[in-house]
Amino acid sequence: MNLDELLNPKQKEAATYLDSHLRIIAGAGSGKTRVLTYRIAYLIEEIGIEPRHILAITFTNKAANEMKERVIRLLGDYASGALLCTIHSLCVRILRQNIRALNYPNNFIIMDEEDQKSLLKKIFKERQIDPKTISLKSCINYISTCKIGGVTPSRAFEFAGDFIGEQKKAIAYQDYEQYKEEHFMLDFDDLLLKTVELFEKYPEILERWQRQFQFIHVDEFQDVSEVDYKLIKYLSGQSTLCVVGDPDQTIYSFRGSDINFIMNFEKDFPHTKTVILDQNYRSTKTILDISNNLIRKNKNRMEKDLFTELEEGPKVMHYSGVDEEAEANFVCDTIENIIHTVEGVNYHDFAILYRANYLSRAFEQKLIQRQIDYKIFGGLKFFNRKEVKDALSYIRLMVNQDDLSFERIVNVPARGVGAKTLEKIQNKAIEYGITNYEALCLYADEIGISGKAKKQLSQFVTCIENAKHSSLALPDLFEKLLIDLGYFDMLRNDQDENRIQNLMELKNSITNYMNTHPDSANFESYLQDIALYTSQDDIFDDEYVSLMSIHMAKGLEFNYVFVVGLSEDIFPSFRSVSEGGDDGMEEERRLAYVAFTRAKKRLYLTDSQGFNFITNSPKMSSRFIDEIGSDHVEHAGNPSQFKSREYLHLTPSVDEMIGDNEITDWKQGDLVEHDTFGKGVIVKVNGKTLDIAFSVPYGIKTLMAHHKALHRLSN
Ligand SMILES: Nc1ncnc2c1ncn2[C@@H]1O[C@H](COP(=O)(O)OP(=O)(O)OP(=O)(O)O)[C@@H](O)[C@H]1O
Repeated sequence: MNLDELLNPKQKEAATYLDSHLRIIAGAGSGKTRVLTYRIAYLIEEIGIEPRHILAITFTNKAANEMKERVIRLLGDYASGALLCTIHSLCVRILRQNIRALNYPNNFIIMDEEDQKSLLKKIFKERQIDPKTISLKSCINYISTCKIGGVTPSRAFEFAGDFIGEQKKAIAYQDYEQYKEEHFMLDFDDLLLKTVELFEKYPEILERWQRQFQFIHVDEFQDVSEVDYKLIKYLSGQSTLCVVGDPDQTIYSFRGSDINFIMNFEKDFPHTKTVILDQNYRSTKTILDISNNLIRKNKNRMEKDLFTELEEGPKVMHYSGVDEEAEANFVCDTIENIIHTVEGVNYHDFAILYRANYLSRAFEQKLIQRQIDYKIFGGLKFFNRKEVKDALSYIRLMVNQDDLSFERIVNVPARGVGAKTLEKIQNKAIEYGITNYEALCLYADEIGISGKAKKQLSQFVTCIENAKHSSLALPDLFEKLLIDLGYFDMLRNDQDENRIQNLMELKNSITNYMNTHPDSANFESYLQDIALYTSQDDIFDDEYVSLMSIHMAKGLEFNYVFVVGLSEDIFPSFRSVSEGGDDGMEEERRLAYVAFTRAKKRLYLTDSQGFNFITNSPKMSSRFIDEIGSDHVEHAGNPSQFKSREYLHLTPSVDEMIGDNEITDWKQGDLVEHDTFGKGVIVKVNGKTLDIAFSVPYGIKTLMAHHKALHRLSN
């Protein structure tokens, strides 16, 4: 193994330095996986360390397996004795050997989230806690937060004070812990916490593990949490610790990772050597330059500019579409154009990355129309997502009263309809040769539904019937139906933000359909229109475009990358910034940095104008488009004149505020200001009138194009 040929000088230094603890600050694409792999190989082959004394902790099982395969390929099966795994797997291994000391059997049961929910369901029933007031998911989060924060159930009671809701959660927490202990069960948090407890109570056990792992490596160190860090500190008591990470790629703060562990590492581990890997082997110079420009805007970071010896490469393209359809068209046109003109390029060279999962919808529809295969990583295709299917079933039930839709949603949210009641409804439907829904409407008394279910099913029928005869516009009717049926409340109770976003995106799809079919839009034709998308199965071919959230894309690389949905408030996310302040904004910027640095050859940044129902505001290009600078960027499409930062923080200039009631050339996507409704965006031009989307509470309004109250903000 000639490291001089395989690694650059800094990489080699990082792979071979053994004199003290080592912190490797590895920029994106600078070969950290390569360095870790060769370091392990070097320890075994050149230094003669027995593999079982080597530990490498990775962020995912996938990363552990890949690294292991690479080491075995280099050194053969002998190297498989090194332990490469996630921190949870490591804890399971330690606990299986030593948990008897804590009076647990070695074959303790590990609980996943489904097990946690089942246990809480049981506890809620026993304690008469209504899951509508405290959702299972929020209770799981509460318990986890208490445990990680060292708050015992009795302390939780004290904190709850007179608040009934908090008291109930504390009771559930107490019962949950008690049940687990009695049944020797451990949840994921316990795996870490019990290991810490074991080490704190039994120094001799800790010492044994410290002696075992003489060389410890931790990958993705920028994303370790406080408990992870505590464990790593304990374990590394007698070893040489090597941590690898990139503070600029910390993107899991919402799950407890803390950038400061890598930033302040030398305070806890004096005499640490730091090696900075700043040569990038992945991206063109242009892509690196704009990524560097962006991340330099962050204050809490370690100064490092990546460089590359690769070619300059073409400019990064920013495309702004008049609407999502235009944005999706641009992405598909570009993919097809490259496929047809560049030799050797295949669909798997392309990735479409987005900040939030709901954003995949417009791109999926367009890819299906264009017959381009795609695969969603880390989730389901948009129209296969549970809440989207449920919502469409409600619409279908309204339009067709079909039995499949009825069966799917008659008890969602729960209306006390069990298998028996459903069977009674079905039998009645067969008896009269009608649909289940009709049977319920016409023969509720004959069917013999009683109690809670009777009342709730009657409300259910009323909602559907009212919706059938409503004069509301389709998107508003869709939203009202889900509100009246209690569907949104159910998701809110579950704190399921992603599902709510998906439903608002479905509303957006209905709005787009209405705008493109102004004369013929109804739910029947909408359902027919989207039938093509709702019946899509997963493909099993290798030739597909990859679609995924940026969090999923961490560690991956693609020749051609589209970062889509780059609108202010979507990315950076309004929620993260409003909740996290400056830190939140810095994390969003790191996320954009991770996204941009996935690209090897070409990077496309896209956004669209129009109205966003999730943020309830007109869309503007993201500030990140400004922050990457203008030198290496070419703008195309219909870039908004009005810069995002000005939009957010400055009032318009006097010139912009002067109304021009002679304006005749209004276009879809133009930004306007109305004296009463405030800022808005034109979603449709209908000759003398304009449909304009304003922020809540106003929504879409149709206004006279020449009215003096209307002012133009952009061309
Ligand atoms: N010294 C080198 N010579 C040639 N290619 C290299 C060298 N170091 C790394 N590479 C290549 O650069 C690419 C990026 O390396 P790797 O995936 O290890 O980066 P990384 O630091 O883990 O990236 P990120 O943190 O962005 O996920 C890989 O294709 C790798 O083979």
